[in-house]
Amino acid sequence: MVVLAKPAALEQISLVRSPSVEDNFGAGLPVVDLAADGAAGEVVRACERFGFFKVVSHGVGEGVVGRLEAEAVRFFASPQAAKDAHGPASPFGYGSKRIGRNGDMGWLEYLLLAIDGASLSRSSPAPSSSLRDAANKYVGAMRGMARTVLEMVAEGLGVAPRGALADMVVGDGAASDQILRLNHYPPCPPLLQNLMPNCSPTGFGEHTDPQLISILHSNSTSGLQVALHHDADAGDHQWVTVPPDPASFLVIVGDSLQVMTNGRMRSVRHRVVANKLKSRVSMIYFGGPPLEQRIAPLRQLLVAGVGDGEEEEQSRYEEFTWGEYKKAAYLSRLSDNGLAPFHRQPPPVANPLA
Ligand SMILES: C=C1C[C@]23C[C@@]1(O)CC[C@H]2[C@@]12CC[C@H](O)[C@@](C)(C(=O)O1)[C@H]2[C@@H]3C(=O)O
Ligand SMILES: O=C(O)CCC(=O)C(=O)O
Ligand SMILES: [Fe+2]
Repeated sequence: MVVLAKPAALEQISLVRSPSVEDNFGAGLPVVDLAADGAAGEVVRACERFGFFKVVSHGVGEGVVGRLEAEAVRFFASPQAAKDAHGPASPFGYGSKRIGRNGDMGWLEYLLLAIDGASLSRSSPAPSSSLRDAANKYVGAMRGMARTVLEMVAEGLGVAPRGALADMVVGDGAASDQILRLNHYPPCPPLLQNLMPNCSPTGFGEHTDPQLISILHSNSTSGLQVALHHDADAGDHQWVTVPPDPASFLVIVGDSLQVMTNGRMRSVRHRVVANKLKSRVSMIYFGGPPLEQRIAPLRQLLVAGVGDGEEEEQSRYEEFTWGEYKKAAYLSRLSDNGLAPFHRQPPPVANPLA
């Protein structure tokens, strides 16, 4: 990616207000120590309240992360023509500025890699064998963390078997739909800083992730913001900056997990604002189920606590498969609410005067 873009390219990337210091998470950032007693309850609480949390004591070796990050940096620093040889992303491969196929633009370049089972898919080749090897080790670690977290979600919600959710994403037999994404956000261009000191270009526009969970790692450059809901029903939210911490990971609830928990867990809207001075490099594992997987609330959640003669909780969503949802999501703009067309209308309230 050429860092000094022509003004024509800049005009297409929306400008957002730089976050002020008060918009930073203080001690309120949800953090879960995966090795601690009671971690499952903490995971559920964080997913219900915030839709994301920071993971510490994750057991992923520094070397596994450092090696893939070094490969990503090496790839993004290679000549433009070498990178373009792996693009344009459709959806897999190298992409620059264009996100998806529906007109979304961001101040970033990226590499999207398909995962087949426990390693990168041979059908979307990595740029080099060293990057592929590093990515395969990283994917193994992310699959392990996805299993731990999804098992904790099931345990914390009282759903059995423990692997009900994890098996959809990292089960042995399932042809699940996993993706690895490497993102590079160059610093905000000096031209823009001079013209508009209070603005930063959007690195990655606001969106929710469509899968069950995403696991994000970044270097020490800030930029990620999440939407915190004060009154979710009123759509009232505030953007808050998540401080970067290369020693940890962030787990993000996706739309599919929101539906499977009948809205108890919420897919969190997030975005990236390009940093003024430093490059941000992030690596995200997206855990989705097989295409034919039915995405519907887990039955045990609908009947939990229902007494004799009482009606079970109704699904808040129309039924769909992951394949159907993914197709709809990929036809939509980044900021669209992918779940909106699938929300069930509440049953009409009987008119007592009729
Ligand atoms: C604009 C788009 C990019 C995206 C596909 C979509 O049409 C809407 C969802 C986007 C998203 C967000 C999370 C992940 O980064 C991603 C790979 C995914 O599964 O859904 C991207 C898609 C993409 O960049 O192709
Ligand atoms: O790069 C980041 O920090 C976040 C990117 C993201 O949200 C995504 O790729 O879906
Ligand atoms: Fe995302």
